[in-house]
Amino acid sequence: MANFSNQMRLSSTLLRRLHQRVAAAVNSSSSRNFTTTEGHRPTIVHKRSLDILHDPWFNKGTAFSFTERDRLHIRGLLPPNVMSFEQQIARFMADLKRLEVQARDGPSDPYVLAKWRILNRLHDRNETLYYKVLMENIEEYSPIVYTPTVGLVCQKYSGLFRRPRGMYFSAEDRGEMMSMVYNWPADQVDMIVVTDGSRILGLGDLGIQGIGIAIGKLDLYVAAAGINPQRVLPVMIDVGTDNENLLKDPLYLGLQDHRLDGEEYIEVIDEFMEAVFTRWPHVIVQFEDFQSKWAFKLLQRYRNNYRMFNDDVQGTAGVAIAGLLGAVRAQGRPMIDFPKMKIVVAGAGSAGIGVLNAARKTMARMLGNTEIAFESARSQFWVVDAKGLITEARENVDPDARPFARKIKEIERQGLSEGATLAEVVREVKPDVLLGLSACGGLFSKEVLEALKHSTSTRPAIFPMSNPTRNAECTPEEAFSILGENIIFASGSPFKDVDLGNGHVGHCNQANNMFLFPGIGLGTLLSGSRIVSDGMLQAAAECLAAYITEEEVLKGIIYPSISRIRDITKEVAAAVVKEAIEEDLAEGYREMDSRELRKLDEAQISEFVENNMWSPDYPTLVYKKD
Ligand SMILES: NC(=O)c1ccc[n+]([C@@H]2O[C@H](COP(=O)([O-])OP(=O)(O)OC[C@H]3O[C@@H](n4cnc5c(N)ncnc54)[C@H](O)[C@@H]3O)[C@@H](O)[C@H]2O)c1
Ligand SMILES: O=C(O)C[C@H](O)C(=O)O
Ligand SMILES: [Mg+2]
Repeated sequence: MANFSNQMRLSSTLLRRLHQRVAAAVNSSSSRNFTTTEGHRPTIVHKRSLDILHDPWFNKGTAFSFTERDRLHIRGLLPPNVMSFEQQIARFMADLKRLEVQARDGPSDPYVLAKWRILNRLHDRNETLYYKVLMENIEEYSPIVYTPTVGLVCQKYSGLFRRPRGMYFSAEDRGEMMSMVYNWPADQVDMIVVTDGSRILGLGDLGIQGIGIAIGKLDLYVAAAGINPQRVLPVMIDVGTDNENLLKDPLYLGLQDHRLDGEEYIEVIDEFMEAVFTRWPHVIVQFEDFQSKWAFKLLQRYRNNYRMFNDDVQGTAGVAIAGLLGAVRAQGRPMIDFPKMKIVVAGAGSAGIGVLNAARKTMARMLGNTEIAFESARSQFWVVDAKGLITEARENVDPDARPFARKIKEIERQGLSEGATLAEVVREVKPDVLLGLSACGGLFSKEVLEALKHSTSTRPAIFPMSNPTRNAECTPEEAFSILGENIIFASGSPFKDVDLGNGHVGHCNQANNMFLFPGIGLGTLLSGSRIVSDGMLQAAAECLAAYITEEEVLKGIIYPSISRIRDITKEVAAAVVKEAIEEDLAEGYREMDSRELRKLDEAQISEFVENNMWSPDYPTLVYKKD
């Protein structure tokens, strides 16, 4: 009986669908052949929101008009630029042709883009299988779905875009965001990664195409931190672009206006924050790849009121601190010697300044955490930006960089002056560490690396941390060939170890914030802390630093291999939860309320974290009528 009624229901659904499709076909053929009003009769559909976008029969992709987007509850689920049918065809054809051109980035593999497409299609069809494949082959595929290939994907995103993923809030949506946010189908969202596309890796302003970076980061949240993929949300805030090529490109998917600035810009971001925290009060928002100009301001604006952090400023700082402490240990020195390190930093943007502030604070803490300690730690850093060495003689020095501007008398004694080149600074300072966050590929030239030969360190550390691969300040081959094997090398994008030709191998570490942000997010979620405190970030960095054994460090290994990312993320998350409890910030997660959390010992916190990490296994499915 039940079977029969099911069949009846099925056949009536089928009949209805058939009817709709015939009607749609009649409508479209009539609109092609006749100009009667008959041709404009609408097609009745029985679905809205993502269902309509996922139905290949009714989906128009980027061609949905704004009124249709409102009517069908899909506003915000598509990039804001409405494309004509002709433009859609041109975009598809341009992309197809592009496959014939070799990829210029990625781990020297001409097929990286093709691999990304295949993985992306799997992501669209079957998430469980996708994450299983990604996790089991994380070393091979993280460079495809994440840095460096994700950079190439962002550069070509208007052509690569097929199915929507994530949400788009644009300047055109002002006043609408609070309702739009309900167009997202999931009632629970744990993690949002948001970008405005203004500084994607070292590739500059990529406008709306930057959503690729938010998607890539969330892939790591699922694979490394075990955040349920149904509870992640990549977001692009499209306030325009200042990229002249994109402004002219007829196939670009974002708003073709210059970026909003000042109060207008802040109002858009404020509206977005209010909307997402109204619908999902417990969500954590990770800010990603905002240009420095806004990265710090937005962080200060929101960090005490919302569960948010900036990955480029705070995640990168923690990863760099862990690596710097590793570099001290690798010289056979105790960690407490860190405040004696001379550090030259090339790049004073959001990442560089984030690292400088955190390194200075860490040194000051080691020296007794006094005002004097904080002041004296300042003199361990020399900062070089696009205009050379930053000194107090510089006019209009960026306020965030000002604390690191060298005193003129001091540097004159060192034989340097305002605007000295990186090579001059390295030659005179003879630093223990040369760290690059300049987005300037090849900046650590032969001349600079030759100058580093005179470092007073027994094992100088070179950190070309800029992404993607072609923006790295130097390659490991260049570093090891000029400086020999007694160095520490750590780059932002992955490189292969170098065969030194004497039976030895030059180890390439990957100094990337991927070792921290998933654990910071997971730890914040599970602790239920209302904010991401400095202490929680510090605990994450210290946990990463302590993860590497003495034996590994002496071999030049200062970061774990990506194959251990799930394990390190679990540890980092546990350290973050522990710190949140100690700071009395932990409000608990689900049945584990704050009182229960406080009863847990270290091992139990680890177990609690592990038990709450999602794994890609197929669940049993049972049908239930609405
Ligand atoms: N490895 C990581 O985990 C990680 C994390 C964050 C950012 N990054 C990378 O760091 C880079 C910079 O990011 P950002 O947000 O700070 O960018 P940004 O644009 O805000 O800053 C770049 C800085 O580099 C300076 N610069 C440019 N050319 C230079 C030159 N020739 N010599 C010295 N300095 C120069 C600029 O003056 C500026 O201060 C990007 O490539 C990004 O991908 C890496
Ligand atoms: O995305 C990365 O690989 C690291 C970092 O967030 C960056 O902006 O370069
Ligand atoms: Mg980033």
